[in-house]
Amino acid sequence: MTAISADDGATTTGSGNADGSGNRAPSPDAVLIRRTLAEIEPVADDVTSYFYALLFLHNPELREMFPPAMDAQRDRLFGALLTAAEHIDDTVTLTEYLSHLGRGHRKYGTLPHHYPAVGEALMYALERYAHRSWSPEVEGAWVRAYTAISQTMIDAAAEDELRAPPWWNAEIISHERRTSEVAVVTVRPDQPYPYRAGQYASVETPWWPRVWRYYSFASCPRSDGLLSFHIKAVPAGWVSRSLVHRARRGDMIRLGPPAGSMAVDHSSTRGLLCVGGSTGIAPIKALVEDVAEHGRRRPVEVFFGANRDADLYDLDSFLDLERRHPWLSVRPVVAQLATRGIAGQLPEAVRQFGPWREFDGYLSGPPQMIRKSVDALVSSGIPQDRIWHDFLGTLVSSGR
Ligand SMILES: NC(=O)C1=CN([C@@H]2O[C@H](COP(=O)(O)OP(=O)(O)OC[C@H]3O[C@@H](n4cnc5c(N)ncnc54)[C@H](O)[C@@H]3O)[C@@H](O)[C@H]2O)C=CC1
Repeated sequence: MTAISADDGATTTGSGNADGSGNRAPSPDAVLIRRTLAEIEPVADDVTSYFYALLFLHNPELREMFPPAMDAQRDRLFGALLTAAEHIDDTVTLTEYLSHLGRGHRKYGTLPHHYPAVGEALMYALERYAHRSWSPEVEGAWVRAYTAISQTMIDAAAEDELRAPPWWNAEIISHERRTSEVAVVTVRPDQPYPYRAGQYASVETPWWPRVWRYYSFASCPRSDGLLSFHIKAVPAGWVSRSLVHRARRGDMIRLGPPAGSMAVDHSSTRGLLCVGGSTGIAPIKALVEDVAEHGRRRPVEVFFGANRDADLYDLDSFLDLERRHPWLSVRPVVAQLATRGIAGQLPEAVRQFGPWREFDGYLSGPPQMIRKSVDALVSSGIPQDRIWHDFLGTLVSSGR
């Protein structure tokens, strides 16, 4: 599995080379597409605005599928298309990414006949802003890429329609403030919601219609069907601030389909080295519960990082799990003025306790932490292809 880091559901799991293109020479179409991308890069904002202006001018009926205020959404669809085109040679990763994107678009009400309208606006925007490199050959490369991209999305949506609703309504049945900025929110979906520990879902609140943000499930699937999320109110995070400061028991939210391929490999006998920073600890908790419930017993080492002691908002429940499971070891790591656990940054702490040759790595947290932790794990003996992570924080549009 390789990493494409883009937007709406482009959340990436696994590892491998960074651009997913392998070491092969790029195809002629990929060369032309990348030339266009290089030309529009310095004026990316203008291209994006022009793309949406054209799209809505010619197809006003599409406007209501996007949030009332476009700031948060602006880059998403357009950014996803450009990312996909850039990786057009990497069929396996691209198909996975686009299938997810296509399934995720069901919740917006996207239908197959909307795709040509988007393609048209895309071509006009590229032609206008990449006029130096634009030619019939370049246009041909983009048409072929967009046709392949849209068909993969349409096929995935059609297949998904046979087995799952476009979204789930879910009632908040508990809202627990753990710190001034972090809440643990538990919801009951209106119909069964199948997912695996380590996955995540997009969430929409009633206060910001059509603005969706991703959160990991903080527990493995439960017999009562309830789902938990750990939410941190980030500055300018419309959805996260609403979920932490405004949401109450009884409020209804909507959930998109589960996504992500970070998962415990139950056939492996290796240990799990789990590194979670702040609310990135949520999927780690689900993975630990998964091992406890289903897996064969093997060492699980958890490093839970926070900036301050007070931010270790879920440490007690991890320590409780540690008391019940002899195979589990939990170490808090605190960056500033630590009075408990290990003082310092997560990647250094993990390195210090290595080597980790007999372990698989699971990472979750802010992007910088993940990048440095990948380096720490690799230098501690875990090969790249046994390191799993989701780049929830690096989606093109920031804020959650
Ligand atoms: N809520 C959820 O379900 C999930 C959230 N996440 C991500 O978790 C992140 C939580 O972020 P914040 O609370 O802002 O993190 P934070 O600023 O509180 O830091 C969390 C941990 O990462 C370490 N860290 C931060 N920057 C670092 C750097 N440059 N080098 C080394 N270590 C570093 C900190 O020392 C701390 O241990 C967000 O990026 C979010 O997208 C990831 C998965 C699930």
